[in-house]
Amino acid sequence: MLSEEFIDCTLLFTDIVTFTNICALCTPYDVVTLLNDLYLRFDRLVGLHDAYKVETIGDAYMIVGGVPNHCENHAERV
Ligand SMILES: Nc1nc2c(ncn2[C@@H]2O[C@H](COP(=O)(O)OP(=O)(O)OP(=O)(O)O)[C@@H](O)[C@H]2O)c(=O)[nH]1
Ligand SMILES: [Mg+2]
Repeated sequence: MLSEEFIDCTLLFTDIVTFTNICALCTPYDVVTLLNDLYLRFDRLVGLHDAYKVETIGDAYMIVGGVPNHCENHAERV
């Protein structure tokens, strides 16, 4: 992807409250299943609303609207 400046877009970072404590009570398999189930749902919604998934960082999921395709209703999409 070519680099480009976007001055009008919407960013969303999600966060699971007390993720560290939840992990301490679960097996590694449970943690992976939890994140996989949640992020698959987010992926589906991102596709449905034509937003753009940037990345997941531990318990955070980063979404942007209005990138890479400019649009007026990026906040609404996110
Ligand atoms: N793999 C990976 N995990 C990360 C990363 N950053 C955070 N985490 C995970 O996220 C946890 C910390 O998330 P936070 O949201 O800061 O803390 P929390 O325990 O969820 O507490 P609150 O969100 O403040 O309620 C860590 O225990 C890691 O498991 C990262 O860069 N890579
Ligand atoms: Mg958290």
